[in-house]
Amino acid sequence: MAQSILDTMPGASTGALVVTDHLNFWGGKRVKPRQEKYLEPVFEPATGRILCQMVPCGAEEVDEAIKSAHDAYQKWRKMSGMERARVMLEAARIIRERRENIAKLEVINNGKSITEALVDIDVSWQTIEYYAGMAGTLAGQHVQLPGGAFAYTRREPLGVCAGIGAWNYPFQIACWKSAPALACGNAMVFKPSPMTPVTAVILAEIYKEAGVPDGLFCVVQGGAETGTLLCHHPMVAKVSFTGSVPTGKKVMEMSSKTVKQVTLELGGKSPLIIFKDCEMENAVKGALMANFLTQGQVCCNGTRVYVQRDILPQFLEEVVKRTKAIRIGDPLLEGTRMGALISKPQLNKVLGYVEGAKKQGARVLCGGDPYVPSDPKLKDGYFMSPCVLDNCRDDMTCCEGEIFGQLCQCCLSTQRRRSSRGPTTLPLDWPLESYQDISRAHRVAENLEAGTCFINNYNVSPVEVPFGGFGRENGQVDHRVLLQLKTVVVEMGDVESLFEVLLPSLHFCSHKCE
Ligand SMILES: NC(=O)c1ccc[n+]([C@@H]2O[C@H](COP(=O)([O-])OP(=O)(O)OC[C@H]3O[C@@H](n4cnc5c(N)ncnc54)[C@H](O)[C@@H]3O)[C@@H](O)[C@H]2O)c1
Ligand SMILES: C[N+](C)(C)CCCC=O
Repeated sequence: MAQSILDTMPGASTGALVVTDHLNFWGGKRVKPRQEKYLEPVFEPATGRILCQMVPCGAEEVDEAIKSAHDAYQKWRKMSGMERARVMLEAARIIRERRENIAKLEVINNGKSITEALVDIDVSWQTIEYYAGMAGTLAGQHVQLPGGAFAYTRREPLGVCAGIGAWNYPFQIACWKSAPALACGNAMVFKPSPMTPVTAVILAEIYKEAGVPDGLFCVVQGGAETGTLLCHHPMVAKVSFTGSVPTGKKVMEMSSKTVKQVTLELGGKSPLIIFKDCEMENAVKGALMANFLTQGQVCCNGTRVYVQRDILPQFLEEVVKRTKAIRIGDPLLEGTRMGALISKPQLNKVLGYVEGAKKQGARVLCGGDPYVPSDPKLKDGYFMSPCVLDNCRDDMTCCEGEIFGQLCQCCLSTQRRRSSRGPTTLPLDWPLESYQDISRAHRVAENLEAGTCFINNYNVSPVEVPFGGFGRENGQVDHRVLLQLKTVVVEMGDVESLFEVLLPSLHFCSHKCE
């Protein structure tokens, strides 16, 4: 079935695709929704057209998916790490082979440019490849005890993990969550955002084609209610969540009822600091990378840009020139560098922040308006011209919360918050543009309370390094929270019981001193 969508992709153009395939997946196949009462339209952001209908899964369907995942888990957990690795490497290979078609589908559902979507898909297969490499290395410990006794630890999977994703990196988030989970021997039931339901099921089909047991990676569609069902289900051992801080808090609370492990990847409001000894060309490029990827809808974007006074005019001139030159339009065209925001409400929200900032004294240096591309099929798309604001201060609403839009707020560095500490639930990612004084950059990085610091770059997150501000994904840390230790203590002699009649040679100390 999924092949049928992907097969239509080579010639895909914006405004032409309608997805009618079922979007749930468990038991090794796409599953028709039980009822079609609560359909939710899913839009193509570039045209505002309905792309498909999302039908949320109810309690019975979630239960069925989880049981199917649990059956698959019983087989998968018995396989050696190397056996699992082989299957995962095959999945990575298939994604690599189909990267262009998957990227096109992602663009049509999400609105980001094809240039960016291709990077996302490449990061996705690299993630699976990386964790495949790790699968064979997971090992326990052997501990020698007195009298020939010994203990060993086994690193065992947790069981069925639930993945709950956001809409800004739909396929990549599904891979970031599933790859380490599967490498460790777990199964996963994944719920994508109701706004981007289309590509997670492609991943499910690819895993199946690569050879995972039927049910190992399941997809259930839905919004808050379906997510709640996953968080409450007694057979789910762990919830890995990506989304907003308010939802993350609810996920943590619900999961605590059945004592599930939780990983939270949340939103934030990160700053970008530009020192006067920076290399201006790189500082400007870094600021664009920090603000405008995925139309600014990135959790770690450096939207509050603090620039030292001496270089502020030059920086603003350059950043405005480059921002004005960003090509906005049909996200499937190769030359496009900025597509459409995810939804009409999101567009209105971002435009509202621009208006609010103006009222509070910010100066719009460019952009911040709805944008209507010349192509008539894009006239109802959710486009906005990327915006640079000057004169921003920390007490302005636009500098406070996460906006999730292409809105770069420039402040004089003297406006920098006295304390760099933010709420600990937020990923605070501080890039430091300090080309010449690299020792200062490290000194500042050391003293910031942040999950990730970028020095002389922004928004680069290779799979080999941990990413996040509260929970962490990727690198050599993620898999540890997807495994549990079992300690096995082995006696090689007779049992010394406390309840026997005292014998002269009985010792209960840890050393058997003969
Ligand atoms: N840290 C990261 O790696 C990262 C990556 C991408 C996005 N984000 C964050 O995600 C947010 C944007 O995504 P969003 O608007 O989809 O976030 P959201 O919190 O609205 O939704 C995230 C997911 O949670 C589900 N959900 C909603 N209510 C739920 C509930 N009560 N119980 C269980 N699940 C529920 C949604 O259906 C969706 O799948 C931003 O704040 C962004 O910063 C973080
Ligand atoms: C790949 N990026 C650009 C670091 C984004 C990760 C996901 C955050 O929204």
